[in-house]
Amino acid sequence: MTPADDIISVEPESDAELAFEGALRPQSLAEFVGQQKVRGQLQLLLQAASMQGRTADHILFAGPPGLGKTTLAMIVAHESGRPLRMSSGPAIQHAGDLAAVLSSLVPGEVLFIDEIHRMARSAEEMLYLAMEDFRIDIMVGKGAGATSIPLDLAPFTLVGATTRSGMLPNPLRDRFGFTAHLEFYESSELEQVLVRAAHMLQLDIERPALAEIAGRSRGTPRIANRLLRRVRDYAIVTGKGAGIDAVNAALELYDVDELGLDRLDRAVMNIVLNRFDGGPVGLNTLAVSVGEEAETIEAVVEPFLVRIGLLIRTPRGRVATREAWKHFGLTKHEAGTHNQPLFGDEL
Ligand SMILES: Nc1ncnc2c1ncn2[C@@H]1O[C@H](COP(=O)(O)OP(=O)(O)OP(=O)(O)O)[C@@H](O)[C@H]1O
Repeated sequence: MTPADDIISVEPESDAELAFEGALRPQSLAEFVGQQKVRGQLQLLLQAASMQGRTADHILFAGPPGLGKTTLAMIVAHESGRPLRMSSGPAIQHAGDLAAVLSSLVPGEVLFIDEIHRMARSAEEMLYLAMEDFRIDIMVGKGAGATSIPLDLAPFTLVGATTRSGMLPNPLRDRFGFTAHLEFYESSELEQVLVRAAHMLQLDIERPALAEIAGRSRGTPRIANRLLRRVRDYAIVTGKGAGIDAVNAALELYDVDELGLDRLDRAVMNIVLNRFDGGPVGLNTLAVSVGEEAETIEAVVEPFLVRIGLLIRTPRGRVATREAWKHFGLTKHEAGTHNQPLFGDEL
């Protein structure tokens, strides 16, 4: 078993979770918790477009998974009273896939492309023209006889979401009128998200218990909601209610520590601290060592470890901070001495 097999993943884990997420999504900017700056910027952009009776500029949401990019895309459509079409980068593997979507948009429609950095290159090029001029060129035939037929599109607003904005080519990035970088949430904000979720789950849970869950949720609403459901399960099974003891016991069971680090976070830190004596360690070495994709380490694990001050990125690789040594109760080893692994011995 790799350490990644039983982590509390940051992606939706099941259809039931997807349905629950759907029910929990705030419908308006006013209901959306946190990201205050982005909310203000979006509000202005949407209001200006509505006052001028035009489609809003294209919008890019960038940031780690579970921070609300899809939710905000839905809010953009809802607040501007436009229909929403949802697609994703992996589903657009040929320019033809994109042409089919674009040519069927109704005027003013909001097109949401999740994981837009994973779209095929040929489709990206088609998208440049579509975003700028609401027009695409469709290639007909092959070789010397190939011709391109221009096709006018209905005006639309593209909303892209990406966990890796650095992977987007500049011409694509530049065509978004507004790019919002979503930040991890403060605990107090996650507590508000949890109050709403507990209400929807009809879960009678004490406020300090919610605060404890919020503090261990990696700054991420999706994780907060998921941990709440695990605490709910624990409360149901033990019949002892959902207090702070239930939170501590349930989260210990799921290997979520007091900083919110899960097994993959700890596996990464274990490699950096124990195997490389604090680093620097290259991303690919790190990924191979923990049996995960480099993309997952870079987009999901690292941003949080950097944000809480356990890891820094340097041109030579990832380096553990003094805080990291302290948190795990370790010391940089002298020649011939070794620290214990942070968990088990599967590494
Ligand atoms: N600001 C928020 N207020 C309340 N709930 C939120 C907020 N942001 C996210 N959520 C909830 O967290 C869950 C995940 O959000 P969402 O799917 O929008 O994240 P995402 O950034 O699109 O993730 P991914 O990159 O994996 O698609 C949803 O249930 C959503 O309702």
